[in-house]
Amino acid sequence: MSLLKVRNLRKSYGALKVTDDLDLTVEEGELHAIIGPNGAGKSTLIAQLSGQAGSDCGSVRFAGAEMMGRPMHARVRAGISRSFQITSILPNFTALENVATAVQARQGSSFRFFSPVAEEHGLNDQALAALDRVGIADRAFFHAGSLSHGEKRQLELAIALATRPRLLLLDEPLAGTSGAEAERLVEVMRGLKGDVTLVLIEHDMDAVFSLADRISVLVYGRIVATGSPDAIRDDPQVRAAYLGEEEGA
Ligand SMILES: Nc1ncnc2c1ncn2[C@@H]1O[C@H](COP(=O)(O)OP(=O)(O)OP(=O)(O)O)[C@@H](O)[C@H]1O
Repeated sequence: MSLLKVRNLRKSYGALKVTDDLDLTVEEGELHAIIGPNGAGKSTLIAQLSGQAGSDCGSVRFAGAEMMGRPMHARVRAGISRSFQITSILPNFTALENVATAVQARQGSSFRFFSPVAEEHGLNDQALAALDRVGIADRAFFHAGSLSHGEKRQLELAIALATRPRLLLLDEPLAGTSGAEAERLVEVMRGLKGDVTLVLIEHDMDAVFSLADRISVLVYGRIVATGSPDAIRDDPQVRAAYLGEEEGA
């Protein structure tokens, strides 16, 4: 079943059409990567899907329900979550507090039937489970500011996962990492596959081609090709528009 169906999505900044009649279908359970040259509109698309940025027109249907016009917190409740950049991590709070705070902020009043103590336990349990999921449960009581860059990236993932999304949008989760840190994050994402549907934007092509079930190529605000990693690698239009440019870089 298609979990996400985007049709004719548009967004302009002045005269610049950043998302231009974009169509995208994401199947339940898949890891769907979106690649494209710098400035193609990838981050803007993630912001539009999460509700962080508005759209001029089009349709975003998630699990059969129309998301257009719904704010970010309503989309989180519906099951769409996105990762946030390290800048949103609170350095003087522990990793656990960072995740618990994010859960509380995004779930809003959904804990209102619980007592404050039960609420705190519920939040902490949920936060610990998310930290465990990304492999940094042993850092739960460390200040977030003291974590390594890679661990901060894992913490971002935990924050996004803690709301138990059905669709997780990841915007460059490997940015600024290399070597063992990048490999660890790739394995964390591999471990999430199947449990949560993932839309991944990532410049690291080795990671994209090893992780993705399907890849869509975004050029000037439009999806020009969608297919398996092998099909995308062999697509002449894609090679010309994107991969060729990478190889030549
Ligand atoms: N808030 C904004 N106001 C005006 N223009 C913007 C804004 N945000 C993005 N843009 C422009 O929209 C275009 C697409 O930007 P976007 O960041 O979505 O691309 P991207 O594919 O994620 O790029 P990159 O791979 O370099 O991160 C760029 O030309 C960018 O300058």
